[in-house]
Amino acid sequence: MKQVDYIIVGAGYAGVFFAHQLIKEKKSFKIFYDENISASQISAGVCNPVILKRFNTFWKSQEQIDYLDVIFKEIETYTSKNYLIDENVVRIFHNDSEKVQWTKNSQKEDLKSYLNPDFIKLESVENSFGAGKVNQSCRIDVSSFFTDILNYLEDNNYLIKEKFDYQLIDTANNSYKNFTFKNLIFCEGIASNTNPFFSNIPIQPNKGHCLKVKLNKVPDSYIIKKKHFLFNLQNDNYYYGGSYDRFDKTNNINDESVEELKSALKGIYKNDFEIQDINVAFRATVADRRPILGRHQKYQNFYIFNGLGARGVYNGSYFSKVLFDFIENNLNLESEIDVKRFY
Ligand SMILES: Cc1cc2nc3c(=O)[nH]c(=O)nc-3n(C[C@H](O)[C@H](O)[C@H](O)COP(=O)(O)OP(=O)(O)OC[C@H]3O[C@@H](n4cnc5c(N)ncnc54)[C@H](O)[C@@H]3O)c2cc1C
Repeated sequence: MKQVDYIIVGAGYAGVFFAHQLIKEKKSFKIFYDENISASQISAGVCNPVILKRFNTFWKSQEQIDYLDVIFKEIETYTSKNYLIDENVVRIFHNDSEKVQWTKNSQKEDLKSYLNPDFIKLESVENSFGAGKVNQSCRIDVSSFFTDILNYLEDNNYLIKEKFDYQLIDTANNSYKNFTFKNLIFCEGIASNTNPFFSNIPIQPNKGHCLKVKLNKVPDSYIIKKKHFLFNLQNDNYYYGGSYDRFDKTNNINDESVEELKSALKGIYKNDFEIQDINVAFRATVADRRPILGRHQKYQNFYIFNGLGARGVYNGSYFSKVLFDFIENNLNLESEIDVKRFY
């Protein structure tokens, strides 16, 4: 038997950001990854402090923005790469009343550092009412981030590429196969609905499609948003997505969602484009739109870290430290995020 401080199940944003906290604090651990392409890996990686429907912000947005710089600098110390891309979100207005709303909200105390009051005109896409820029927004290089971090975890003997089997946990001895552990952290996204220890926690799958498209005319170098995000990946390849669907629970590509994305893209981009790739995965969402962290009712060293919703990067990075401090430093979990709210 090999003794480790932690076992983590799942290697999306929740799992790898928590793994980072363990690397930083020199804890021993293993992270299980079943090699399925996760929502995290197909995500746009956009970090945007503004809810772009109503031009509002959300709980702890500034703390999350500030922590993003800290955590990515820490990760850079061992992957030697900066994954933060300094590109702002610009929201195309649908009509004049949205511009009025933006201006009004840009004067509010909690929004004035985000909503840039000077409108911009984009060159490459339809934006007859102009667009507003979200200050402090950015995105991460999702593909390099997961490639590098998974390689790092594998090279340093942390990563176990296999499906974690709940039936093999020996709860009496805190062991799993040939490991004994102090703490077990479940970060499985929507697969937590099949986890016998946390299956009663109401995680709702929300299916998202996104496209990789080749554009024949280069758009402005922003994260352009009307209904979905459009931004450059590499050369003439662009990301476009993602869709939201609460009802379709199948894993396959849904033609209707792809059509919805194509027609929305055609609505703003009047040149030809070619679809190179279609990806699909499920966001793990919660009705109260707050992540879920905390301790199992009975097994005091079993924890959940889930419900990151549409904000995997902000929630995953910021709350990985909150969870670590709760477990190791006895800091309180705020009731808004504590899994206890479902007990
Ligand atoms: C199309 C799309 C676009 C998005 N865009 C953005 C965006 O721009 N910005 C943003 O912040 N967020 C975005 N999101 C949301 C973000 O992707 C999610 O919040 C995030 O992926 C949740 O991370 P997670 O680690 O909780 O779950 P997941 O990403 O689902 O990861 C769970 C992992 O656990 C593994 N796993 C599950 N069960 C087991 C088991 N038994 N054994 C081993 N491994 C297991 C899975 O294979 C997976 O790797 C987007 C999502 C989608 C679908």
